[in-house]
Amino acid sequence: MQRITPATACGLFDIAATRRIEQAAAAALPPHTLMQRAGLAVARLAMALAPHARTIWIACGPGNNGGDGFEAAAQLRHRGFLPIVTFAGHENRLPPDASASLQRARDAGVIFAPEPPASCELAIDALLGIGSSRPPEKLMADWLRRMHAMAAPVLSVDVPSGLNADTGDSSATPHPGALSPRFCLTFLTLKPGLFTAQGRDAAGTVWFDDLGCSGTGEAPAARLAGAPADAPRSHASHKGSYGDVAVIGGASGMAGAALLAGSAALHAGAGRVFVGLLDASAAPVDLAQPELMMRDARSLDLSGMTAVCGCGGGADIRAVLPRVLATAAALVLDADALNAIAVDGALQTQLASRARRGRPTVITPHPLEAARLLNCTATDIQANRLVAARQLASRYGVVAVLKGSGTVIAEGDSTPPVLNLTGNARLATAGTGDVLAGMIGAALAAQRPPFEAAREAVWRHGHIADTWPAGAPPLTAGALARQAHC
Ligand SMILES: NC(=O)C1=CN([C@@H]2O[C@H](COP(=O)(O)OP(=O)(O)OC[C@H]3O[C@@H](n4cnc5c(N)ncnc54)[C@H](OP(=O)(O)O)[C@@H]3O)[C@@H](O)[C@H]2O)[C@@H](O)CC1
Ligand SMILES: [K+]
Repeated sequence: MQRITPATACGLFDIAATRRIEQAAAAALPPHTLMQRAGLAVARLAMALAPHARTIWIACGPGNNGGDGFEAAAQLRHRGFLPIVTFAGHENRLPPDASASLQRARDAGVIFAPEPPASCELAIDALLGIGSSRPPEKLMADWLRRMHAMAAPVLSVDVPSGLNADTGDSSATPHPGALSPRFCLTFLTLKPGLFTAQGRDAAGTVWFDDLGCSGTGEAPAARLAGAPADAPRSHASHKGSYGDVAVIGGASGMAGAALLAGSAALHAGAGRVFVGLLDASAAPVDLAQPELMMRDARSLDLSGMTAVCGCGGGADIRAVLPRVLATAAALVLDADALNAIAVDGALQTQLASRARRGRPTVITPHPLEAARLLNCTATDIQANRLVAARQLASRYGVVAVLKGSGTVIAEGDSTPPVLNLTGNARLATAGTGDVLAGMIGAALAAQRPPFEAAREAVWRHGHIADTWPAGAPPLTAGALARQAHC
């Protein structure tokens, strides 16, 4: 059993691949073995989470996920615990594995109750797993609500009930104010839906058990890339070794966004950082960061530079985009640049032509910006973030960084997207997106391949938030930018 952390590097497999892996494993083992292993793993984690529990509530559903719950109940009872099982299903319609486990739970003397206990020290959600086919209703929905309203930890078996294991879309996510700390123990494969959209909040801390079935010929649907390696600088390097970044944005009243991106690029290690402001009346120097070289956005020669374009650009960014798209050696497009491109077919054609000319581009939309670029709604984007990121990447010939909980980094169709596990709600403050764009710009300027540049910067950006001291003042975008070297 393995705890998944931001340092974990491994493949993520969709439901179809997981089913094939399960079938192959089940065929090679004596009947009911996998479910017995799964139940034992649940019981072990339950005992670790609540070693002194007097009451453990196990809510079991109508399929094999419920079977894992019965099996865990039997194992816990054998170890002296008093699990109380509530069952939302029909005994005579259970699949064979689950039916055998129900019998084992009965034989072990597990208590079956019609109603959940009034309180417990641990709740185990074994209602629905990868067979969830519609939103939980009535009894199941009521039990899930009760579970998440308790202060006791919730341990989800395989997948939080109601969560789509492929996409992280969920109709049953506990509301943000829910009290219970959450854990999920998932089996055979790690599933992408646990790590993006509503998956992070619903699953909480994820544990993985391969049930002794390691190794698979299946292609991953996505992957966790783990922590980026440190890139030591050679002693004989100089500022030219790390490239030039030109931030282009900062229309009237929005210079701060461009300065934040510039600061982030600087602290992330760019050799030189120019800030081309669209506001002609802006101050000629940033006294707080005199290293930033202020220029008029229209005068910068971008042919040897990485441009970071869009931060605080407002509607004025439209006028400079044709030249930026045509001339920037490498490019990060954010915010208002993306909004301008979304409504302009000529700019879209220009963007797509960059890939053909061998000029790398990274785009960093949040879901609404992504929706504008794909001509759909933000709800559509969130319903399948992996697919959306891939579509953005292939339609525009770019590396797409789809921001949000479980940021997705995608390029083309040949490479599985990466899901990023760093970051937290501390990043939900103005300007953090500008900082990310600057960090990616610095990595591109240092000649990192665009996909690696994007995923490494995204990881580091989130890592700063994850390691921000608990008692420290709130993380601001300015402070985030100054930590961009981390
Ligand atoms: N076999 C093994 O050895 C192993 C199995 N494993 C475990 O099996 C799990 C997959 O089992 P599964 O395929 O039976 O699917 P599961 O998630 O239990 O649900 C299917 C049932 O729920 C029903 N249903 C669906 N949605 C519903 C709703 N909203 N409200 C009400 N009902 C709803 C659905 O009904 P239907 O849609 O057919 O009407 C069907 O009856 C997997 O996640 C893992 O935990 C692993 O431990 C490995 C070893
Ligand atoms: K579950």
